[in-house]
Amino acid sequence: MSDLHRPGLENVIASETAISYLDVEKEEIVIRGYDLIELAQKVTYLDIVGLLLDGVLPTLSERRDMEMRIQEAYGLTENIRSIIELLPEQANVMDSLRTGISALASYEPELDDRSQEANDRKAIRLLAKVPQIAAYAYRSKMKQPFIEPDLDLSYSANFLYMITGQIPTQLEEDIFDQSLIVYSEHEMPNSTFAARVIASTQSDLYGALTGAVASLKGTLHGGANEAVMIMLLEAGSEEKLEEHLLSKLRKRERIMGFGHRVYMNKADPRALLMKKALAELAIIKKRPELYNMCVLGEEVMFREKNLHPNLDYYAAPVYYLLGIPIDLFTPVFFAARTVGISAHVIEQHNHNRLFRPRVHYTGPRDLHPTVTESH
Ligand SMILES: CC(=O)SCCNC(=O)CCNC(=O)[C@H](O)C(C)(C)COP(=O)(O)OP(=O)(O)OC[C@H]1O[C@@H](n2cnc3c(N)ncnc32)[C@H](O)[C@@H]1OP(=O)(O)O
Ligand SMILES: O=C([O-])CC(=O)C(=O)O
Repeated sequence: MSDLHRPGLENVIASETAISYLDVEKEEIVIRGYDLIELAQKVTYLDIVGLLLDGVLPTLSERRDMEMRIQEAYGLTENIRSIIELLPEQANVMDSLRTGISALASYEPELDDRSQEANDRKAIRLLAKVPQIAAYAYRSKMKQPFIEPDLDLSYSANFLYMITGQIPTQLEEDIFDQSLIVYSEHEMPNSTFAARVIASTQSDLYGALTGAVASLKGTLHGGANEAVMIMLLEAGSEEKLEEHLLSKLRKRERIMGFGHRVYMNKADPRALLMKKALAELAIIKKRPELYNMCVLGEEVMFREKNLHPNLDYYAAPVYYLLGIPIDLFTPVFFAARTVGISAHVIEQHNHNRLFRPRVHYTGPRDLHPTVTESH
């Protein structure tokens, strides 16, 4: 048994999947046969939704139909709003999102129908509700009025609008849409694995997503994008960044936004795409120093640790320049990933095998209870 023990399940093949694959050698993130980076440059987030859920890229009319179904599902009932409002002001938005998705389950008419069709319908409903819950939770925490969806805007533009209250420019919309695409699916990260483990007991999509939010919140995973921005702001300037990083490394602290379990010492292709987006945005927003600072951080980390940036490193300053509050960086990541995780839960339900691994036991044996006065 112990020969099979791989801490952190590193390189263990946990599932068969037709959804996605990280081909590290070819530096390609395969999404149902396509390269994610090429998709991000050529199609929209809603095309990716169709691709992930249906297995093929939608036609224009199929995409319009999907958009309409999402729009029909917009709306948070008073019950859901009150549940979120009851949470204390200091609640992390990811915790509110977790609570919101969990509460939604009780109002879902098809909760325990695990057929492909019902699961698809639920995923579409969640694609409407998750961004709304995230925006609502943040605005409610900040005592700001909620912004109702604007159905004249595209899915991504509307998501950004519900967060910032500003109708984005075309460039802002395109960059945000691209970020949602690169966050949409990534094979078997911890959150997707957590969701598949939950789904493998025949539990429901909402439960699986609730577990996945908790997983994605952690700073070794999705929570890193918020931590990156906090670190950049703490460092304050390009001049101070190098010493800031070196002092953290001297204390053996991890630098958020660097390293990756699968890419190891190779670049994360998604980070490179977001780096380009940051370069463009930094000029438009007249913040070239933020781009320069990030590039310097990348150079220092490569020189000191041979580590490359992951997606979170460059997505963080991109979100910052798009006017997204830091507390919403990880919820936005989760909202984008909702479709990828849903596709995995659907696949798990369709080809299920209960996850139930074993352990390498290191505790004592052959003890026998005796009753004593004290230990
Ligand atoms: C979109 C995403 O979710 S991507 C992930 C986002 N998370 C982060 O950016 C958090 C920072 N990064 C990390 O903590 C790690 O790189 C992880 C968790 C992503 C991957 O970690 P693992 O595969 O477990 O790598 P592991 O912990 O074995 O690291 C190998 C070595 O690199 C070091 N290392 C890895 N990442 C970092 C980092 N970000 N900063 C400093 N050192 C690091 C480790 O300390 C270790 O060094 P050692 O051998 O001297 O002890
Ligand atoms: O793949 C991983 O382990 C983490 C990651 O980059 C993601 O979820 O996008």
